[in-house]
Amino acid sequence: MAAVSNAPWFWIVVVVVLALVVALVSGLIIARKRRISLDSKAATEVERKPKGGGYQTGGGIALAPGGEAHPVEDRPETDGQPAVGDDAAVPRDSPQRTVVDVVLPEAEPAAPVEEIEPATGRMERLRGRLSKSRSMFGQGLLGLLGAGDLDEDSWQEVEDTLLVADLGAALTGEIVARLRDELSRRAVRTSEDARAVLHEVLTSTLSTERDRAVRALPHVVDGQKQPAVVLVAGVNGTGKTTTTGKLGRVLVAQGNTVVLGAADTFRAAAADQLQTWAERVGAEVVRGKEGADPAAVAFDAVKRGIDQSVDTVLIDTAGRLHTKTGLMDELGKVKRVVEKLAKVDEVLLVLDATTGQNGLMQARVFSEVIDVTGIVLTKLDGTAKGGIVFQVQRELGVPVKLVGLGEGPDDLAPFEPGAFVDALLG
Ligand SMILES: Nc1nc2c(ncn2[C@@H]2O[C@H](COP(=O)(O)OP(=O)(O)OP(=O)(O)O)[C@@H](O)[C@H]2O)c(=O)[nH]1
Repeated sequence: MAAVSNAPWFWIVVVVVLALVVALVSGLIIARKRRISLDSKAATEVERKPKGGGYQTGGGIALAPGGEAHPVEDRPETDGQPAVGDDAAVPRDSPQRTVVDVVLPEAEPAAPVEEIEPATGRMERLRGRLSKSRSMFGQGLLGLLGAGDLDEDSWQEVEDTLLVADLGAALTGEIVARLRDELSRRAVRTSEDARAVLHEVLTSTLSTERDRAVRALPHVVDGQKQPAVVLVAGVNGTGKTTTTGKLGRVLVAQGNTVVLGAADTFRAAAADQLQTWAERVGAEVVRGKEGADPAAVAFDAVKRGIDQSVDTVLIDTAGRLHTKTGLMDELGKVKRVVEKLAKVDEVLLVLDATTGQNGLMQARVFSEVIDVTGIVLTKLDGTAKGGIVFQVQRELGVPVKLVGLGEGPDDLAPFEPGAFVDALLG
């Protein structure tokens, strides 16, 4: 043993073994120290996590809910952003969001307070309201004409029927002559053919070159929007206020803004009535004190309409008797005063169809004072004398533009000769 320990290679082996042991022990100590520092860093990160969880993708731990993963294309939205229940992070393969200009919607006109029936097709919808007139034209007249060859007595009956229906002597004579001519020329034998001839003759009698459109839409004057101004005139109780309200509804339903002028200061209730109509569709009313100058109220209404840049100003005037000359003058004054601000685009004369020939007399007087541009024939639902339409138009040379077919808010229809005659004949 002494000999081995004295050998130099022995001490070399001892030194190498000791060096290896020292290296191994110090390596182990350093490795342990590193592991502890990594763990403590992870602990610090956990503490920084928000309270609700919220794992970071960089955290290296992916938590997935049980069940199937949500593929991107399953989401309701397509921009790759997370939906409720998705992973908080956007999947790498989802399409990139781009910058998008968002156009804010324009402010829309105030929605009508009530639902309003569309104006188109109202004549068809309301044709049943002409049932009284239909019994006269459809049954009476067609019954006679469809019976084949007519003798003189039968032609006399045709004439009488037209007169009773308020077509007046001149128009009745004209229509009977045309019917006689057409029926024999076309050798009409069946009731269907007779109906077709009657339809044609009546419709062409109602035709006019003049436009039936109500001029109630705004226009531009000197580069500025100008509201249309509509005057509604007529004798007491014909239905002026009601017609003004109904027309306001039609305009609002078509997206127009409307000011109603209560220039009927004669009857206090008329302004209240108009206010109720306006409130129902969200329109504005301009009214004066009871007994105020109607021209001043009409002026204020038009001024308000211009200032607020509305589309239409409808002015309800007082129901005045044509025998009172002063009151008729007043109507002329209303128009003149309003025209200091804006042109009056439409003067609607409201006539009550049930008053027959009296309505015609009123129409004549009104048209002498004021330039009537359109007729509104109301209460056609309550009369068998629908023939007044023919006469009024012929007498005045002014087109019937609207017809009132009931007391309901949407019972005002545009006048269309073909549809009207169709409803009359049933
Ligand atoms: N059946 C029916 N009634 C109507 C029609 N139009 C209006 N009326 C009714 O007729 C009556 C008179 O209507 P108003 O609008 O007040 O008449 P007005 O011409 O303004 O009357 P004043 O303000 O007195 O001049 C009311 O009861 C209306 O409901 C219609 O087409 N058919």
